[in-house]
Amino acid sequence: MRAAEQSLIDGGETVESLMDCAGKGAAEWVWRVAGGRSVTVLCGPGNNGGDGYVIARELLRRGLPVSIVAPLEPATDAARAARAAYHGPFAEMGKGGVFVDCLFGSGLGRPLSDELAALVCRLAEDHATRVAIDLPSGIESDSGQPLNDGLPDYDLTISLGAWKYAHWLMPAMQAMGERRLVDIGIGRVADAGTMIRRPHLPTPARDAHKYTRGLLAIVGGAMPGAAMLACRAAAHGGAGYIKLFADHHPQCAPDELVIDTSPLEHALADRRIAALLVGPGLTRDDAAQHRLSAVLARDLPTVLDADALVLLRPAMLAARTAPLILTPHSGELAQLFSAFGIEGEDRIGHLHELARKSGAVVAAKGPDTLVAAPDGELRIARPAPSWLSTAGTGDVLAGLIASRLANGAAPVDAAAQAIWLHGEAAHQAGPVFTPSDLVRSLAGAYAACL
Ligand SMILES: NC(=O)C1=CN([C@@H]2O[C@H](COP(=O)(O)OP(=O)(O)OC[C@H]3O[C@@H](n4cnc5c(N)ncnc54)[C@H](O)[C@@H]3O)[C@@H](O)[C@H]2O)[C@H](O)CC1
Repeated sequence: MRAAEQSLIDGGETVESLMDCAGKGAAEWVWRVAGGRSVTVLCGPGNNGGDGYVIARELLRRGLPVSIVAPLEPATDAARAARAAYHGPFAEMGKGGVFVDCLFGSGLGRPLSDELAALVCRLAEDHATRVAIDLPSGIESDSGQPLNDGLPDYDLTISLGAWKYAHWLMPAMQAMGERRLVDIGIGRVADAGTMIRRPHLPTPARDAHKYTRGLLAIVGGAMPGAAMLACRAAAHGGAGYIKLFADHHPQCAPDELVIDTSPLEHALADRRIAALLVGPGLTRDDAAQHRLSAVLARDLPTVLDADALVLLRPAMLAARTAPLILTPHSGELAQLFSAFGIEGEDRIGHLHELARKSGAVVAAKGPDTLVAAPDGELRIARPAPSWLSTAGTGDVLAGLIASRLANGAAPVDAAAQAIWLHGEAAHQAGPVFTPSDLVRSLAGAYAACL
């Protein structure tokens, strides 16, 4: 982000002009939210505080009752200039309509002092609406971790120039309310993550057939229900042919599902298989270990989910060359970090390390889903409905990712496309859906991508 700002400054912009643009853009949002009510702006010492002076000046110019609380003197040239250009009232404390938090933004370097934390909390309590500029004060920009306990929740957070990781990571994300981005002319930030957007998914070609659209083999285990859910989801993910490799013919299989109960090595020898999925319902016994090893030895594009992630060890990947996708939830991710010797608290750094060490795309799923690729690419999902927090939705996602992979998508695209479809299907399924309801919504989600 700083490099992106610097490139604008090298191109003739000044910090002051960027701040002016950022502050005016943020003021437009505060103006709309205020609806004529009084506004209190809390200004800190850095450029986040500088934005606050610009916002206050702009709101004053538009006729709103504004006052500034400034517990610390400006410490940057741009913030000093912004303060000098503000000719409105200052106050020790504020009460009323809108609280605008410009105490600290991306430059936060340590926890707030007790006095500053108490001031932020008091101002948040004493105003009906709370708006954070760039980041809520006390939130660490890269990790999304609060550096203090008991920080307030906000109704709106206005990011300046570009999204920071904290805007899309838990726990920060849930305290930010609505999030909006103010454009100040910063383009794509090198080495930063990109947001997962609605994909464009192709309609099958006129001469398509089931094998050109991709044969996906899902390798089941001792618990048939999970693999069955993955199969049903995969059938809505674009692949042309879904097969289940199982020891027994399960009850209640959909008519269209082909089930191969021949010995696994024999089933896996089919040269038409485009991709494999193993993990849902696999369990963790010796038979499960054997099935996982047989799948990995086949060296085809593969998705590992659930128990396969718990059984995975780095040595099992040594001879592989084909694309691999891992889909851990937070518990499985912790086990993978341990298996791959990755220690510490830096979630994004460690995801990159896991992707690099395993050579796999890692789709780390949860309320803040991230996709990391071995080449360092990072994709960030917008939050999906929290109704997804129910058993079986992970099996649906695994089936979808594998289906996109079998259909020919590059691994990182397969993961991103499936994550978008999964979130969209959850929106369309409404509240309290079951995984089966979610599967039924997939056709509607897919239709939105044509
Ligand atoms: N994105 C853009 O292009 C623009 C963003 N702008 C805004 O600038 C801030 C970042 O500004 P910076 O001066 O680097 O950081 P802060 O304002 O967050 O404050 C840093 C300042 O505060 C001191 N400090 C840090 N933590 C603490 C603490 N816990 N207690 C006391 N003091 C602390 C630190 O030493 C510095 O002196 C960004 O978020 C945007 O809001 C600009 O408008 C330009 C365009």
